Amino acid sequence: MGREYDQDTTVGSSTLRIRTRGRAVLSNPMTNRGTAFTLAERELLELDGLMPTGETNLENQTRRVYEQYRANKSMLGKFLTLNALRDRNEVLFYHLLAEHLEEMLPVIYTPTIGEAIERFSHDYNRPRGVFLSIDRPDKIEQSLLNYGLRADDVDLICVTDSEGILGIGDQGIGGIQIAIGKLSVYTAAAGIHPRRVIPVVLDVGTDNLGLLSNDLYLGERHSRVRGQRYDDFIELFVSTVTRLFPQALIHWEDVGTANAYRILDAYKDKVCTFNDDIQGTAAVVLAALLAAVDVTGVDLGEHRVVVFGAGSAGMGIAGLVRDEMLRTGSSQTEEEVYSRFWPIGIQGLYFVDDHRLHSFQKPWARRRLDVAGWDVKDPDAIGLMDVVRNVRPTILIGTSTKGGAFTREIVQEMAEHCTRPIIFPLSNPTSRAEATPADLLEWTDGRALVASGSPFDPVDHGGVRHTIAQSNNALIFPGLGLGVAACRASRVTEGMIAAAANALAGMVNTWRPGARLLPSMSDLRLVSATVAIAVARAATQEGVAQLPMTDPIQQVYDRMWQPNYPDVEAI
Ligand SMILES: NC(=O)c1ccc[n+]([C@@H]2O[C@H](COP(=O)([O-])OP(=O)(O)OC[C@H]3O[C@@H](n4cnc5c(N)ncnc54)[C@H](O)[C@@H]3O)[C@@H](O)[C@H]2O)c1
Ligand SMILES: O=C(O)C[C@H](O)C(=O)O
Ligand SMILES: [Mg+2]
Repeated sequence: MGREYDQDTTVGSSTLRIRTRGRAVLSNPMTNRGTAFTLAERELLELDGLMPTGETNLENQTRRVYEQYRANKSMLGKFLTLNALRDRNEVLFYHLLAEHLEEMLPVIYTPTIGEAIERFSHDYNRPRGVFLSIDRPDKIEQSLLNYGLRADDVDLICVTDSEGILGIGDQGIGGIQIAIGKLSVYTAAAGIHPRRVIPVVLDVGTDNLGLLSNDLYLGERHSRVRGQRYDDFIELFVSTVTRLFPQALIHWEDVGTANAYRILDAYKDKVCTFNDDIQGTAAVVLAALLAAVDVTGVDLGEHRVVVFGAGSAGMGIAGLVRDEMLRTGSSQTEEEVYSRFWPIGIQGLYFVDDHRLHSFQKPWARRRLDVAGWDVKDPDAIGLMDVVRNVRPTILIGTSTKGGAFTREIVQEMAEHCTRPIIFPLSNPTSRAEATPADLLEWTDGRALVASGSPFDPVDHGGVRHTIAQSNNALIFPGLGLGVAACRASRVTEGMIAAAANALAGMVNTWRPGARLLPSMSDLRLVSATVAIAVARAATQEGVAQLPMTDPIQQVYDRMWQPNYPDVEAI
């Protein structure tokens, strides 16, 4: 791969064969190792005199860059320092990250990534990834080829059209940062080789007037293109990617509600693809719910679920929970299971006669009959409080982007009729969380079972320390991608998603009061490997694995790239 060096990227560690000499070696982040080059290597690669004579090693370099990192006072400053490090020396960047994963995940990923996306056109420094414009569809193929990877060199393409970035909406060209951030997590968590991935932003314009009127904005300056032209662009992108990189998994991220399900439905049976917000989120949340339900001692099938913000993520969660209720529930019909869910959107509770609903939301909508006799403020917009008061839910999911929506009044109303209310404020970044875990525990006198989307500190209440699970799809997608790559799956099936959720659920232990409902982000490498093995096994069972998995544990492990300096050879 590459013209500057060769390396077999399909195995965890292999010799780096460097073709360049002198300063060119130092300016490529995959070949550069700075002062960790030995004196012999410096001579070989014509680096003598190009750096201080002292020789160091990866451990000491990591200490040095950690000091530099800590010198930043702001999260964004830390983000920019890490970005610059990655542009200099990719092994060192990932080694530092591996040593401080729990501390740095909130910097390279959620929530800081949200700020970096909003500031993209201001903080822009060096390009990374592929930028495709709807106004130049004829350039798709050449742009992807210009990235410099060959057909068999790509495991993953993370792509966004930036319409629904986290909970901060349309971010235009800045969305490239979420694709970069997710791919960094794939590498840090699952050892996907950093040179086997391509971040892509589909620039279809933006409806964000703040961006359109900003002189520094770097994307196309027109409103979002929709309809047939958008669909044709997506089709051209998918067909080009699958032709150029037949082994690549296409990961869709933060596509707007109107398109996320449509794209997934159009391609999931044709190519190897998944939508992280719909499927990755559903898997992680199901795992957290199973742990919470276990604590309540009430079977999952007996719970009543309110989904506040029933869009891509919310409906994805409902779908997987429904499947689990049907799979494990005693004798409930599909209709009975559906009747346990109460979806709410910006317009209030969903009703079948609401023309604003997308087709994926319609099966979940309620009949007017279901609310007959309810005492509500406005029958045309039945809000969360109305639903909580009348339904007495046991599970409350927040995927609404509305920070603070779970008020004390609502939470206490729920807690009045439920011993251990399960409440998951999942919206990101932190400012969009429907409630803070500290408030939820205080308002329920420590009874709430809480998981959040962004990271939160532990909460001490009534002598119990509650560690808060970060129910973020980062616990699923890296393992999913690794599992797909290890067995070279041709599709991502529902069975593979369910296997990922179950593997994660199997890693949770809630015997201690206040225990977190999911593994810690500091265990992300172990989690990802475990998820990957389960996914590869499920792919094999379902007949979509293209490589025989004779020893899944070893095969997955061998595939994981390690952030260490490989042997070098000058060629
Ligand atoms: N924790 C995770 O892993 C995870 C994963 C995916 C999404 N999310 C978060 O969930 C949120 C939604 O993401 P999405 O991709 O589903 O977006 P989306 O746009 O598809 O869905 C948002 C839904 O919320 C509803 N909504 C918006 N404002 C509302 C309001 N004021 N009151 C009630 N409902 C409202 C909308 O009607 C829509 O149905 C985001 O904040 C995102 O960060 C978290
Ligand atoms: O990106 C995240 O942190 C999770 C999720 O994909 C989201 O959109 O919020
Ligand atoms: Mg997302």
